[in-house]
Amino acid sequence: MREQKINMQGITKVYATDEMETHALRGIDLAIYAGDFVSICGPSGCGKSTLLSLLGLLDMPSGGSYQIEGKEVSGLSLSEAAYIRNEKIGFIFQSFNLIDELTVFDNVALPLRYRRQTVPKAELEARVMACLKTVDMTHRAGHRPNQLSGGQQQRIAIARALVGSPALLLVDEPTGNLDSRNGDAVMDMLCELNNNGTTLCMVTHDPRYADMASRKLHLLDGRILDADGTPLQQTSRPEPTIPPLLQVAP
Ligand SMILES: Nc1ncnc2c1ncn2[C@@H]1O[C@H](COP(=O)(O)OP(=O)(O)OP(=O)(O)O)[C@@H](O)[C@H]1O
Repeated sequence: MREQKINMQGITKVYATDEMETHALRGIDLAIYAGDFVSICGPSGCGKSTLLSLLGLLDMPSGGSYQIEGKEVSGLSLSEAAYIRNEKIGFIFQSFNLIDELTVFDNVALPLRYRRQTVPKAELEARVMACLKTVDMTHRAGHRPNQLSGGQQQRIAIARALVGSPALLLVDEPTGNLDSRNGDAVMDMLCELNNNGTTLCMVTHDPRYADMASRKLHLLDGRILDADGTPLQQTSRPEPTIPPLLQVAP
């Protein structure tokens, strides 16, 4: 049986301000197994980024249970969440998020340098260079990100996401800043990583890229829809009768 990497049960997220509450996620049940490639799509405002930020422990849910490799992580302190995030999650963002002051090598090495347990220098170098080889960028190890094209920068970002051998790679609109040729190349690379066993969860607006995943999830109004377009699971909370964005806190 394949190892369960991620298990969310009844996950909710409410953003509250003085004036109103927004129910961004309304009871998400989601299991991701080793080797899965899950794509998440849906209209603007349906909760894709919120779900990705909860999966990546960048934010905490308002309710429900979230386990990474069997460990409950909802409700962790910020520092514990940061530690688990660095150990278990790799991120690939639309905007690459590389640091121009650092070389390509040092950008890729960052997740290992923030480990609680120091990674020995020789191991760190070997892992960084192996990841740069995976994305065919070893010859650029000494360059700065701003000396590279967008497609090359995204390949460096992929290497950085891989270097910590994460349980899950979270990918947010990976081709959003790329032309179609570089976008296709990045997607081919992600598919190849998945074929080699990497577990991926990707948000995309592009139906062509969403179709490359082995499982496609559609979000609408904070819920996962099934293939017929109906909500996949029921939450214990009754349906709100007014649109979520108009709900006003008491
Ligand atoms: N920090 C926040 N404070 C208040 N409301 C928020 C916050 N972040 C998101 N929201 C609201 O939560 C809902 C879901 O937003 P989210 O960004 O997850 O949607 P999305 O599907 O990623 O949208 P897009 O495709 O436009 O990026 C939206 O109604 C949004 O306005």
